[in-house]
Order: sequence, then structure tokens, then C-alpha cells
Amino acid sequence: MSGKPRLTYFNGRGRMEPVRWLLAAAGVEFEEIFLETKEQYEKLIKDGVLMFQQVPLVEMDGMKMVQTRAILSYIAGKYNLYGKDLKERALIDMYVEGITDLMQMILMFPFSPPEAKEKNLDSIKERATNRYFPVFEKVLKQHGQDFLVGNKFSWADVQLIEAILAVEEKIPAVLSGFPQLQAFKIRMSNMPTIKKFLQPGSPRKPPPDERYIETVLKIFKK
Ligand SMILES: N[C@@H](CCC(=O)N[C@@H](CS[C@H](CC=O)c1ccccc1)C(=O)NCC(=O)O)C(=O)O
Repeated sequence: MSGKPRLTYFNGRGRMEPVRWLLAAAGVEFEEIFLETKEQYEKLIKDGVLMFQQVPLVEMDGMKMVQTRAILSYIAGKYNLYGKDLKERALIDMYVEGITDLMQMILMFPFSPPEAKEKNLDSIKERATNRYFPVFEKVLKQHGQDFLVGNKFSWADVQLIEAILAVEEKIPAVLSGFPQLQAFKIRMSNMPTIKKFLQPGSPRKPPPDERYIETVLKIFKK
């Protein structure tokens, strides 16, 4: 056992990408096991490793953690990315849950039927532009600090920079009306651990492609 966290998921973003981002932002190296076949998945279930027969699975500190939010909360708490007190933690939770709602739209987009793709892309653009990004633009403008909570780098900042880059991949000009978020993106992208994660060769995964979608569907086909 190398002592490093071990992540089991598909070789793609899906629900595991926020975990990769948070560990990387915390400067923590990790190992990955990629699910490529139904047999692999069924063996994990047979071995009783997946509490709810689902992935992501993160093995660290002697635990076999499932449920993405539980995994992320543990990592944020362990690496002091979860605020200084209950109120800051509640604020981080609110920001993270809101961004997760936006990211869920992006997560499921590749699985939408062809006839729904344009509508779903419009929905992502509308929600990002009118519901989610305005919240963080206002927070940054109002407190004039570098980070979203407590003027200290936290899980909320990591989740926001991941979301900004993911939305920009689909809607390149999405930040045109958000000068604070443009500056935030530059600041976060230049933080050493994030800068490293954004370099080629890092464990960051590319946008989902046909191969990834086929693999997921193949593994879960009944
Ligand atoms: N609450 C949990 C939920 C975890 C969860 O839904 N895991 C799924 C794979 S991820 C999903 C695959 C397609 O649905 C996906 C993968 C890529 C894009 C979008 C979704 C799974 O294992 N499905 C097997 C089953 O449910 O029998 C958590 O937050 O961790």
C-alpha cells in the first residue's frame, strides 16, 4: 500500500473529477484504477467494496469511501479547505452545492439524446449566466478578497474554478459579463498546485468523448 489515496472510477471526468481537483489543489498525489469492463465492476460488487454498488470509490486512511459528497467533505476537512468554523463551513457547503447543481447539468450533457443537445446546452448557458455565476461575481465584488470564503483558499474556490473551466469549454465567452470571475480564474489558475494540475500529463481528465460514454453505458448495461 503506497499510502496514497486510490481512486476507482472510469477513465473520464464524471463524478470523480471534483475529487481529482480537490486532491490536486491540496497537493496530494493519488493513484487511479480505471473501470473498463463490466467484469471489473461486478467483481468490486462481489467483493463487497462498493457500499451502494456505485462508483466513485476512494480508498484512503484505511477507509473505502463512496458517495462523492462524503468523499469531498472528508478531503476538504482533512486538508483545511473547509473554513475556520461552522458558519464558514455552511457557506462553503452552500457554494459547493450550488455549483454542483450546475456541474450536474454538464455531467449529464454527453448522455442527452441528440435532439435534446441544443436545448440542454442552452439551459447550461442560461443557468451559468443568470443563476450561478452572478452569485460568485457579487461575492467577490462585495468583499474584495481573493477567495470566496474567509479570505482563505477553500473547497469552494476549487469547485468554482473547475466549473468555470468546464462551462468555458462549452461556452467560451461565458465570463464576458463577469470581470471578477475573470480575475478569479487567473488567480486560481496561477496557484502552484492548480497550475500543475492544468499542465499536460496531470491526472486531470479531458472532456467526455464517445469512447468514455460507450464504456460507461457498456459497464452498466443490464
Ligand atoms: N450519489 C452517488 C451517485 C453515484 C453514481 O450514480 N454512480 C454511478 C456511476 S457515475 C454515473 C454513471 C451513469 O449514471 C455517471 C457517469 C458519468 C456521467 C454521469 C453519470 C453508478 O455507479 N451507477 C451504477 C448504479 O447506480 O447501479 C455519488 O454521489 O457518488
